Amino acid sequence: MTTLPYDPARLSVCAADIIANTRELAALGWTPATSSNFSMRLDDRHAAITVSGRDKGKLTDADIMVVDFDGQPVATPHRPSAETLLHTQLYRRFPEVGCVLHTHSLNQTLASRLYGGAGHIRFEDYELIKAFRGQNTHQTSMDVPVLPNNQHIPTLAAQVDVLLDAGSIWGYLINGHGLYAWGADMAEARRHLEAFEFLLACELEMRKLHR
Ligand SMILES: CSCCC(=O)C(=O)COP(=O)(O)O
Ligand SMILES: [Zn+2]
Repeated sequence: MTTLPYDPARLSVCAADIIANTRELAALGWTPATSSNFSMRLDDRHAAITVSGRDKGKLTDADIMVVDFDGQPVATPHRPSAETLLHTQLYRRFPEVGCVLHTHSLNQTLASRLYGGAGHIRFEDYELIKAFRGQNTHQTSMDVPVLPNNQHIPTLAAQVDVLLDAGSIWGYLINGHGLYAWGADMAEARRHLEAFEFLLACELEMRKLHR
């Protein structure tokens, strides 16, 4: 009998959580055309992550696999998300990060294009800023970084590392691509993702109204 280097019971729990949440996000139209990827920390060396190219609205246990924090598949013939390194870099750096969610909603994609030149979007004077962990005091603004898109994920990951060095963030946009958001667990990552989505929608509407 082969011994797995991770806890299969924990994998089952995480897979169920990823599948249920991803189905809801797909129903909102945030994962079009097999885009988006999702992961959860299993332990201090492994994460459960979506298999590359799968329809995120129809995931089953067979669409969730294990990678180590170098992004390498563990005990599986499957190919992990093309963007695995953007997940594992967060688990490697921050022991408190337990879940990473990446979506391609219309608002996220449009906002990334409109603010890609500026390199960030500022959320100012929104009560919903308090949805982000650590920002429930008197803070009235926050900046969401917008990175240039890059097909070479190690290069993108290096740029994200620079952002992470610069200060505490709970997500970033990639120009013409989508949003990464994370948190201590699925519930917190989901809250952050929904707050980003709502605030981006507000900014897009405000631009229309002010035109
Ligand atoms: C068809 S979407 C292009 C790739 C992408 O941006 C994405 O989020 C999905 O990639 P994955 O390999 O995780 O399926
Ligand atoms: Zn993507």
